[in-house]
Amino acid sequence: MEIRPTTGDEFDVFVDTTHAAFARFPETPATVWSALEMDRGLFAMSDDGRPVGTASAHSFELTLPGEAVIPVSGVTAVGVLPTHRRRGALSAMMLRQLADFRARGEFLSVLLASEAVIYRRFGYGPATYTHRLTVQRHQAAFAVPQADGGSVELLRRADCGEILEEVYDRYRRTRPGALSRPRRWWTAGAGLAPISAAPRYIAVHRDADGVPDGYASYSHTAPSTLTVDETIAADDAVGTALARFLLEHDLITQVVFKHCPPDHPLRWQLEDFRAAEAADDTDWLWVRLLDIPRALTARGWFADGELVLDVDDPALGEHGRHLLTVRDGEADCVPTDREPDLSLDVSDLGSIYLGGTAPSTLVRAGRVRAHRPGAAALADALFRAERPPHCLHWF
Ligand SMILES: CC(=O)SCCNC(=O)CCNC(=O)[C@H](O)C(C)(C)COP(=O)(O)OP(=O)(O)OC[C@H]1O[C@@H](n2cnc3c(N)ncnc32)[C@H](O)[C@@H]1OP(=O)(O)O
Repeated sequence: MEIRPTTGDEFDVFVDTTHAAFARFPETPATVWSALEMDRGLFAMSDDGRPVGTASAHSFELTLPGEAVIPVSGVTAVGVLPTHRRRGALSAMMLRQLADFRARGEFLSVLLASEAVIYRRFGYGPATYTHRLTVQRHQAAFAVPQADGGSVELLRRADCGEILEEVYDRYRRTRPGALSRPRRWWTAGAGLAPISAAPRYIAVHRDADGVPDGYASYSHTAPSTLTVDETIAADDAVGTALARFLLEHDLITQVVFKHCPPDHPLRWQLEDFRAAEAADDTDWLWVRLLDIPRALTARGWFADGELVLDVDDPALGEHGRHLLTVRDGEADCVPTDREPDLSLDVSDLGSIYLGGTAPSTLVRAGRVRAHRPGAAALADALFRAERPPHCLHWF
């Protein structure tokens, strides 16, 4: 099956083929597709010269533990027509993409998976997690005092100018797992609210000097329910001030906070821990290492130690043994023939890389093999991030 890049004038065919692969008619707003970079698209072509599969990639920046910001390709729009499935079209496109990403000099790739059984075979592992918190207002008394000297202003989405973009950009540079939202996404309104121009109320938090340092994007959905698309906050005090604001709405019985990170403090701030119910706990960003030494030396580290990782990469037909040495927050990674501490698949290294999945969990699950007592605990201590990684960008 031939795989070839798309050209700028094939936008409509690309979108039409992807729609057919997902069995959707073009109800997806055109603005979502306007974020595509057509020079990064691929077609899988049938023998009679028709496009039967699509894949593309967005250019993002990803924040690693230690606030290192690196370029990554975000895989998207992957689909194969139902008439041409299980003949290797996806595999051919994925392998082509991985080679293209390396040729761009990138050492990491990311994606959001439609199904969790598709992408491990190509070396991707789930690396960040998200859940929804639903809070019953009548139980939502705070147990902690208000500790905020700022203010909240209520705006309509259409009146926000560049406030959201600026606040998001400052936030994402400090949060491991967060992706950039390129400027043209905001200007084109490409994506989900609040990037899109969809009608939303926006609670903008300002610090004591009036500078915006957080926002919450929300709408009134089911009867008596406020649904919050996302809360972006410079720090916990700002996040808490926005949560209080949302929970103080009259005529509302419950507030649904979408896209909460694993370390969301809200349940611990309420008198009634059970007032906030967690649901939809799911994987979000999947990570794929393309160059293990470069990836391991790029992130920040928060404990010292030495670990030998024996990593298998069946998709690329590669295998390597790496000595990772961390001293004072910096890592060195060199080939070694020393006995390994851990043996693992590159997809599992992707899962632990951002610090959101404990290596010991994967050892206990039987996915990662620990060769000596204490190896898993040392790996846990080494790979931990300053806080759990979180990504709420949809692409
Ligand atoms: C990042 C994103 O864009 S996520 C969106 C992914 N796209 C979708 O979910 C749209 C609907 N599905 C599809 O278009 C197709 O089924 C795809 C793209 C998932 C798979 O395309 P195909 O060309 O059929 O995959 P391909 O033939 O290369 O399969 C490779 C292997 O993956 C397996 N596989 C592929 N899709 C699936 C799946 N959905 N569930 C389980 N196994 C799968 C195949 O069985 C095959 O296994 P094998 O190597 O052991 O034989």
